Amino acid sequence: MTKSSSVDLVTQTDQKVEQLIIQSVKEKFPTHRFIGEESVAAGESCVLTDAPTWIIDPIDGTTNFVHAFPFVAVSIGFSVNKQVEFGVVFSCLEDKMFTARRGKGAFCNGEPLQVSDQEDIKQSIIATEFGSSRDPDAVDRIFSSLRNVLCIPVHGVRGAGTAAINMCLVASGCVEAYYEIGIHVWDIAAGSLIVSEAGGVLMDVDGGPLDLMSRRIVAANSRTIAERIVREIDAFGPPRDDEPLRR
Ligand SMILES: O=P(O)(O)OC(CO)CO
Ligand SMILES: [Mg+2]
Ligand SMILES: [Mg+2]
Repeated sequence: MTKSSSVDLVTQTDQKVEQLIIQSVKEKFPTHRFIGEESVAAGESCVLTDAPTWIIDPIDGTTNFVHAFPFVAVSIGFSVNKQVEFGVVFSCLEDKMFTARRGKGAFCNGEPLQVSDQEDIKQSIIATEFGSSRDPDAVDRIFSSLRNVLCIPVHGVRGAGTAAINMCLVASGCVEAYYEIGIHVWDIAAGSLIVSEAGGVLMDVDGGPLDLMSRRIVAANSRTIAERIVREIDAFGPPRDDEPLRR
């Protein structure tokens, strides 16, 4: 089925996985709150409060899933006081479980993760996505940013088709940075902690602090690389996740 547009897909599997996660967590933590992608699509509110909150993307990479393009993930972040305390990204087909706890490091299948130490953007690979907006102005800005980044020049630009896996690639040191405008809090909550606990940095595409609800992110191995990317981004601001008139 489709949601906000003909390219914004959802399957029964997305809905079933989200129900499974929420039901099982609720049994143990009945007072906790949830922000789940498919619950929000069904009309639940999407406001991040100070309360303990599970932020869930049941399938990150649904378009990949529908087309059997082999990168999909389950992403679960847990926040208290609007700060992510732990995050888990399971890259299902790679069978890789990425985990991070604030102050305790980031891991893949139990092995510690460390971002790349490359500080030269010209020796870097950058991850990004085209997103699901087909608004011509947004697409023009996405292409403008992509052109700017490519022509720095960088070694390459890649995208796995899932924000969560792109962020785990930053944490693993495979790419130096990932940036995107148009993602949602459930795409990045877990990944943001995995990147920072692997030694990376997070910021808004304008160089300010990351705002999980703003639908914009730069995640990089270092401040140097992140700020270099920021200079090339043709920024725009989609409606925030906590914007009441979002849908
Ligand atoms: O497949 P999903 O969960 O819609 O997420 C997309 C971005 O919104 C890929 O990261
Ligand atoms: Mg997603
Ligand atoms: Mg999803």
